[in-house]
Amino acid sequence: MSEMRLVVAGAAGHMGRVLIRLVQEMPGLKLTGALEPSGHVALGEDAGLIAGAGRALVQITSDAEAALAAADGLVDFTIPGVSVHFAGLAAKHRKVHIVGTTGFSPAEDDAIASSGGTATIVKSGNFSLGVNLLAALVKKAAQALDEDFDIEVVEMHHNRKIDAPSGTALLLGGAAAQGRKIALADHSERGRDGQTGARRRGAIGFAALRGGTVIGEHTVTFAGPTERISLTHIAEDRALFARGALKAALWARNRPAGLYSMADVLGLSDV
Ligand SMILES: NC(=O)C1=CN([C@@H]2O[C@H](COP(=O)(O)OP(=O)(O)OC[C@H]3O[C@@H](n4cnc5c(N)ncnc54)[C@H](OP(=O)(O)O)[C@@H]3O)[C@@H](O)[C@H]2O)C=CC1
Ligand SMILES: O=C(O)C1=N[C@H](C(=O)O)C[C@H](O)C1
Repeated sequence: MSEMRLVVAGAAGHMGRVLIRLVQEMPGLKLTGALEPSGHVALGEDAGLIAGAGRALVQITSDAEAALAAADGLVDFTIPGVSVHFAGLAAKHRKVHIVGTTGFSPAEDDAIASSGGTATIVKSGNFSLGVNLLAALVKKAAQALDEDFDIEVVEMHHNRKIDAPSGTALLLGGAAAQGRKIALADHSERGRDGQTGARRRGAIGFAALRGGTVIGEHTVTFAGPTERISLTHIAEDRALFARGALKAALWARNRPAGLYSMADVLGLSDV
């Protein structure tokens, strides 16, 4: 089969640079486009050189539609409004769209889901194997432990992160809610401060720490009467997420249009 032609959005960003390096290294993939918004300082630069890898002979452009039309798919770790726009373009051109961006509003989530009518979208708050396996374990634990066990999700990230709770924390909270057969939206407790009152029985709590250069740490704790179980994932390198996202792109190629998760890619959705 021919190489899959990929565009990387947010090419000069933290994830974008790692993705560009790995697209060049991974067999079966070819970098054909690299995007940053109009006015960005990196426009016109060689994407490979910006990534600190070899010259890619792909100039960073702001023309997303032209880049996507000439490719098989787009890998997108940017910001929510931009990802919604790109999902619309992927739908128009019937392409693969890998969405790593986090921090979507419910309306933005819905907009991306509807683009899955004609685009093949894989969207996940975390593209690592470890976190998706952890989510399956959290679901099982939540099934086994009743509401005597309070569920709390604690995450820590670098000081540049602009959304909270993290996409991963929400994914893990969602897995706990699934295990309990409840809707996360009706049971989540976020941003506690001041006279909060006692914890609601059956709530799923979230706490976010920010500081330094932490790549991503998540712990789900089941706190019961006189005992606690904690399940933790620590990401040590952004390449973990980038490799997962590129694996998802190859998986999505030639799949029917739809909205898929990383658990689908890893065969973990029924666990
Ligand atoms: N799902 C997962 O596994 C992971 C998800 N993430 C998520 O990915 C996102 C990005 O993270 P990170 O790389 O650290 O952030 P960065 O801010 O380093 O990178 C984002 C990049 O997107 C660019 N961008 C903004 N608008 C556009 C546009 N219209 N077209 C093209 N590019 C655009 C930004 O440009 P500018 O310089 O102008 O801001 C920036 O270069 C976050 O939401 C984060 O939570 C991160 C890691 C793993
Ligand atoms: O912003 C980040 O850096 C990360 N974002 C994702 C999230 O919101 O969970 C994934 C990872 O933890 C890194």
